[in-house]
This record gives sequence, structure tokens and C-alpha cells, in this order.
Amino acid sequence: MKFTKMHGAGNDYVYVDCFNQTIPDNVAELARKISHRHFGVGGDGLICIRPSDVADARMQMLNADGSESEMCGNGIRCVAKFAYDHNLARKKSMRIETGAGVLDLELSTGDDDLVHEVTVDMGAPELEAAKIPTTLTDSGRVVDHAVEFDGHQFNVTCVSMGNPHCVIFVEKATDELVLGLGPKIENDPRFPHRINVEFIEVISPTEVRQRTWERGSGETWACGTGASAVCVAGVLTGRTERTILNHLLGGDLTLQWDEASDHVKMTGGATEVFSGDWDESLDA
Ligand SMILES: N[C@@H](CCC[C@H](N)C(=O)O)C(=O)O
Repeated sequence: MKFTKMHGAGNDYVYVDCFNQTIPDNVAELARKISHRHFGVGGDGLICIRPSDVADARMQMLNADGSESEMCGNGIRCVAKFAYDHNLARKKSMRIETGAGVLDLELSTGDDDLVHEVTVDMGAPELEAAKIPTTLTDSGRVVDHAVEFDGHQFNVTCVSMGNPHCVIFVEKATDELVLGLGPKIENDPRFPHRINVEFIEVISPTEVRQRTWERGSGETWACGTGASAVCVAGVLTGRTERTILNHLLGGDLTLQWDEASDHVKMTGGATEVFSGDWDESLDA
């Protein structure tokens, strides 16, 4: 099976072209094995680029633990780059089907005619607690909601960008918070589908710094759906403006929550790192 390793802002996945090859049926097991950083290719998960009946391609996204997510913001930019550069869809305006619907993307190419930056229309955020889902409240939104996790008191804002996010604004996004509390919040029963957790330092009304604990993958160097949720949470809590620059561990993303359309737009890089062949029979 041919694969390509790509990253968006350091959020790295193993991508497989399912237009031109068949891959093993058990994609959850494949995701677990291929994502392993010591025994596999290594990555935050596996992304299958599949043909679609309704769009230019379909993204199937699996976390490193084999669980499937509805959406991946950094992944979808890389899928668009792969589709353009590898002639699956040679278009600078592209539509990609995800578990959260069909999204529109705009691709920017360099002098080399390779894609370097992609803007994704991430759609409208879902703020209704039951639809995120979270039981932190019986009805309505969870915005700057006081809650205790493991004996620590926080104010949290929950947003779905197709997948669930819990945004927590903090003075300093320390290892203790991200690595210590991240997994506890991910698996807290008040998030029935588990949750992605974003720890955010506000630098100014237009600039933030993000660290992420991802559902199913642990700490990642970036999370595009998370960055979009942060943009929304910043506006809802009065901390930031509608357009922000978000510094993640592996790079920067620009986010804009448009008032008229209610849609969030995200712009960032997409990078191909290397390609190879994965031979299941070599697996010990
Ligand atoms: N890194 C991604 C999100 C990947 C899925 C997430 N871990 C989940 O389970 O929802 C992004 O860039 O959005």
C-alpha cells in the first residue's frame, strides 16, 4: 500500500490514496499500526482519500487509537493539496466530503504550481450542548461555564465544528494542564463522545497561543477544528475579535468567524513530507 506522510502546522497524518488502490478493510487496525511512532510510519492518525459521489474527494479520518472522527481541519487542507498535486482533482476551488458534510476549499499555489496554502470554509459552529454533545448543561450553550475537573476549577466553552471541542482559556498552557488534565477531560463522562481539549493563552484580542489534547491521539502540534472552535469561543466570551492569528506548536493558522454567514474560515499551510510503501506482511 502506497502512503504519503503530510502535515498541516505540525499535525501529521499518514495519507493513503484510495482512488488508485484498495486498502485493508479494517482501517481502525491499520490506523493504530501505521500511526505508531516506534513500530509504524508514525503520525497523529490515518487519513484515507476516497472517491466521492457528491464532491471532488471524500476524507475518512482516523485517530491514532483507531477511532474515527467526523472532521479534521489540518487534514482536509492536506487532502486538498494531495488531490491537486497528484491529479485526483486539478482544481483550485475544491469540495471535499467529510463526516461533517461537504466543505469548500480554496487552494493557493506557488511558482512551482504546488499547493502551499489552503483556505477552508469550516461551516457554522454548533453551540447547542446536546448536539456537541455535553451534559454540562441541560439546555442551551456552554459558554464560560464554571466546572470542576479533577479538583481544578475552570471556565469552559464547548463548540462543535463537526467534532466536539472544549476550549479553556488559561494564564499558561503548562504540561501539567495539557498532559495531566487533558486526558481526564477527554474521557470525562460529561462528554459522552469524549472531547478534544484546547488550552488557550490570549496574547491580544487578535492573537492567541494554543496547545491541544486531542481525542484519540493525545497531544498534537496543531488542531484545525480546535483552532476554529477557539476563534468562536474567543468571540463568545469577549476575549478576542472575529479574526485571529493562532500560534500552535507546529505553526500558525489564521481564523475568521464571519458575522453575516456565521461560517468560520481557516487558512494555513499543507506540506508533503515523504512517501513510501507499507507492507502488512512485514508487521511483526
Ligand atoms: N487534528 C484535527 C482533528 C482530528 C480529530 C480529533 N482528534 C477528533 O477525534 O475529533 C484537526 O486538525 O481538526
